[in-house]
Amino acid sequence: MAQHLWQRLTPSCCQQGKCFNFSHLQVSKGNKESPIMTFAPDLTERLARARADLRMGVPVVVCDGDVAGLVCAAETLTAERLADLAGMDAVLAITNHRATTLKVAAYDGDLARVILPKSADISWVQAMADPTDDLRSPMKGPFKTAREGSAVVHRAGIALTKASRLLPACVVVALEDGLAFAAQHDLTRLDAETALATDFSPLDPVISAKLPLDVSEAGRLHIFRPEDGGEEHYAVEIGHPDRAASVLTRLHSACFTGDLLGSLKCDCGPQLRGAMAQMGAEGAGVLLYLNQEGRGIGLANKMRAYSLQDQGFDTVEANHRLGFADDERDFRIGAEILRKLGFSQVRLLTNNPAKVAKLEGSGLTVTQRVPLKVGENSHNTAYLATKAAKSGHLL
Ligand SMILES: Nc1nc2c(ncn2[C@@H]2O[C@H](COP(=O)(O)OP(=O)(O)OP(=O)(O)O)[C@@H](O)[C@H]2O)c(=O)[nH]1
Ligand SMILES: [Zn+2]
Repeated sequence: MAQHLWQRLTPSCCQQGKCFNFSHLQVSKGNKESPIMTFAPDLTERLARARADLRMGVPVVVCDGDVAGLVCAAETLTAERLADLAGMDAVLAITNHRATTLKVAAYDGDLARVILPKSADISWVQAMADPTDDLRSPMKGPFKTAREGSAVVHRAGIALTKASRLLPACVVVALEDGLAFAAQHDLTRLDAETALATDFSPLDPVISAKLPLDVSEAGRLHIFRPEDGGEEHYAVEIGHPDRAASVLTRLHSACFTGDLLGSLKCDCGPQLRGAMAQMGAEGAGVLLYLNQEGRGIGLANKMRAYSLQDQGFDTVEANHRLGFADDERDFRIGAEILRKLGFSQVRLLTNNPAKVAKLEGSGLTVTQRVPLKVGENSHNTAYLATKAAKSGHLL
């Protein structure tokens, strides 16, 4: 018997009226005459949509129980949209790292909610978020910060801006009815819990094909795609590694400037080529090319960090002045790809003990750390020394 369209498109849990899945909720609220179908985005899809909206400068509505806020990324907020917020109580949420630089008290621990002064215009918002001109024209306080009420929506806003690879700062305005506001202005709405979830998004293998390389003719490239709409990551398999043995492995974080342009500011390019050459010489290995540019802050923010380094700050100070932690990468991605490829033990090419610890924390066995010391030059000596002094890298 032909199924009614509602039945074909509605999860069976919802058809039975037993569904507690938020992503199916709209379906179960629909009725057979006017069903709202599963075409509606689920939580993960809403999250991806929120990231894309913020990158374009479109605000999103974030809800935490009865509390709701309109979240605008500071970096992409326009003067027109800021003008529309006039008369509403707006705060600028910044991370504790950025707050320290601006000498703002971070009463919420990991963040501060700076009350927008009446005179605040778009250049004030951008200068608070972006440290590029901190030295030339320091931001003048005193800054008033919010201490009462919940900071959950603000924390979620900062997490969203980071995930969007924008500066980690957002303007937030409290809303009485987040649902109605989102519907009225056609804005993406999501729960703070979803934005703050640290769950790992599953990665799906997309395709793999032979790729003869100069280091080994027996090369193969695998593409993995995260289900949360994030960036794809790649695995280069060299030779025919024995899945039962410990494989020579490199977790390489993308560095457009070093890997592609031959930048002398870091050691990434020589490390990439050195690791592949070693795998080719041994006849087997796996190089993961993880799209976590700039230790997870994205290329634009890395270049902001470079511009701060031009002003005399080191690589860690630059990240902090921007509002980021030293390292924003998630190494569970690497562990997951290795597992999907059938590897459980690795000999890891790295000088970074934190990488070893994080991989082991994700359930892989690191049987050996293999040092990878190549590419030091007069431009990156100080950078490598800072990583050794502040980030625990082994010289
Ligand atoms: N934010 C930021 N990222 C940088 C900077 N220089 C290089 N990177 C990024 O750092 C990542 C490479 O990290 P490294 O710390 O060199 O290496 P590691 O992967 O932690 O350790 P190794 O395995 O020993 O190489 C790449 O994503 C680069 O784009 C910088 O000054 N600031
Ligand atoms: Zn680099």
